[in-house]
Amino acid sequence: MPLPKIKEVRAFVVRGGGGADYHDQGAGHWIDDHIATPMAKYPEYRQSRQSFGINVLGTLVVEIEAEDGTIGFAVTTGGEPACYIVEKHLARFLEGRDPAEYEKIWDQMYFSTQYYGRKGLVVNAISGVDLALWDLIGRLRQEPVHHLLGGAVRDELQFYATGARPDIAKQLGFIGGKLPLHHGPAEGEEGLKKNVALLADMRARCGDDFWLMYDCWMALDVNYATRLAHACHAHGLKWIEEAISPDDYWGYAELKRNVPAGMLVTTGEHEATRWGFRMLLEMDCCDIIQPDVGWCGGVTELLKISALADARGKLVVPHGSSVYSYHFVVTRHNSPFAEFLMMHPGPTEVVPMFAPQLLGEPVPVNGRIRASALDKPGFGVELNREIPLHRPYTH
Ligand SMILES: C[C@H](O)[C@H](O)CC(=O)C(=O)O
Ligand SMILES: [Mg+2]
Repeated sequence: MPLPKIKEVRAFVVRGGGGADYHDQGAGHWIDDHIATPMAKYPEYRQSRQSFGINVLGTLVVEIEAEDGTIGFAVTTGGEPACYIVEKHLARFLEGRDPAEYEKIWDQMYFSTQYYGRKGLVVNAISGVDLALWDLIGRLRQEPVHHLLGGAVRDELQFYATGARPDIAKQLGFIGGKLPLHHGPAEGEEGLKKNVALLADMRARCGDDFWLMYDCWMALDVNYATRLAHACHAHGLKWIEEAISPDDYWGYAELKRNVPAGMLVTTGEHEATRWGFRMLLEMDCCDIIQPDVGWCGGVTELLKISALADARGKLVVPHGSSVYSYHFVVTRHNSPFAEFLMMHPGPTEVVPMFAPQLLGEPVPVNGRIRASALDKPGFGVELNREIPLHRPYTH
């Protein structure tokens, strides 16, 4: 049964905090409190990621309307520049087409932009369109996206929490806590000792059986990361995440050889497409890949990335992206748990990850979400139309 054709693609920017642009938070939020970054070698950019422009783009909302008036939508990052790409370039590959042609549409979006795209902003924009297309297909077929991906392989999702308080995450029922690393190489041996001391403190608060991880947000070099990994081994660090530049595949391969036996190396949230992940996998850069479904090329591309990982016995644990990753994770055997990014400033409470943009977003209770909570058409969430949606370009 053919689906109604696509009538119009629209792209909006949302400014002013929260949601997909999760780094755009007010003062005092844990996510912007002296976190190690590649810019921390400059003292003036060390305390706040917003100081070097982490929140400069804003959120991208893509809407795709079918001829029968059904609207699919998705939220990711990319803001106004991504709106331009969606409206002026990508929309032509959707309008007038059958929404079920997502493979051909993805291929045309990717290869038509390849001369200026391949990663980063352009693939953010492609991901936003792809997710809105899957949402539209689900709404038109009255099926949740996870059905379209093959159906749930387990009854519930279980989560680890990312935030500054793994001890509270444990009380809230999560299976683990991922801390942001605070000090990078520019803060020397003293900074390294502080990093280890924080982990030791959290280990003492959480007990031995709780997973603890460090997210290094691309801030380190191989030598520092190796020394950090060995120093943290005594405190049961489960994995070291995104320790070095995402371009340094050779460095990741070396780090993976260097870390203590049993410690995992993870990365990939700033990687994109099957070709980028093929490099990580074939060069044996890591144990777990962490694509962000809103940045890596969308669900269409994540399926290919995941198959590559599966064939090599690697896990895929997407970077926290709310319902956009939940519908995928629940359908894959090699995605046994998911990330929940704690967006409460403390973070002492579970709050929706993509607030205020999404309505009806499921959140973990006792560190879990039942698969049945995802049983609504599309991605099962609504766009909050109370927030200011600005459409800077049309076509
Ligand atoms: C906490 C990290 O620095 C970053 O903000 C989020 C992230 O990389 C992750 O959730 O993973
Ligand atoms: Mg990370």
